[in-house]
Amino acid sequence: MSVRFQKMQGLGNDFVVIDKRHQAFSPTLNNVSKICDRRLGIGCDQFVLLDTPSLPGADVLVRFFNPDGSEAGACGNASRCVAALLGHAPVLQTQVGLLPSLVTETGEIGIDMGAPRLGWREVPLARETDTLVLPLPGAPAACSMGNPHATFFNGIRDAAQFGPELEHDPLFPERANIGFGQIRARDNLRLRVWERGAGLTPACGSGACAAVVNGVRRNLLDRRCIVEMDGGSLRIEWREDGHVLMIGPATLVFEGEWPQ
Ligand SMILES: N[C@H](CCC[C@H](N)C(=O)O)C(=O)O
Repeated sequence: MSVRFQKMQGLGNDFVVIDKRHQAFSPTLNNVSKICDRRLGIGCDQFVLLDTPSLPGADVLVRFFNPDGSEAGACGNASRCVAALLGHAPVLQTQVGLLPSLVTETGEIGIDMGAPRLGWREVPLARETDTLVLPLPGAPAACSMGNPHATFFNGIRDAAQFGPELEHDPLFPERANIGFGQIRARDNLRLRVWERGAGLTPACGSGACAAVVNGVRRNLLDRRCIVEMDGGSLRIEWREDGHVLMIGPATLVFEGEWPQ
């Protein structure tokens, strides 16, 4: 018995979405990693499962899985894709709570990604640490957008070389997404992200949000910032109310049937 899926992408960060509200599907390490596999399966950076929400005000429950089967608490580009797929500016329920969405006049999708978590236990880190300057070479800053992010601000070239080791550094008990940023102006950041459980991706929405938060905290960036990644740019604003607004494109690539 097959299950229907949508293949979507946001700035080249791509996803397979299965809505289990209307069909039977249970995510396992085996089927998630197979679906994500670009040779043996459909191929994507993350698998996204839609389910019936439990919180009042939510239109859909959204869960994000990396190709290694690990579950992520946030996924910005995928959140925009789900909002675009459902239409009518839905409210997404994720591990971090309710994420309202919006559609701009130009048809881009905005997601209120909520407030970043700045404490060492919230990232999380393995021991009490100033999250503004981690005790690692290059002195990154760290925060959580519902998933752990460390951001360096000394160039993007090292992403593929140093990403794998940093992802698994003992300072990160749940591993971490590693952002490598180059400040172009106070409102413009060039960024590459080595994603936890997925590797180097063309763009990372939660990583862009985390990088702006960490850059503002370091007084390197303004609260409104364009984040330019290999796959394209996102508009990020860390609002005075504490929430981070992320705006960018989201595209349905194709639909299909996955033979379970
Ligand atoms: N591509 C996603 C990030 C996935 C994060 C995942 N790799 C994790 O384990 O946190 C984004 O656009 O935010």
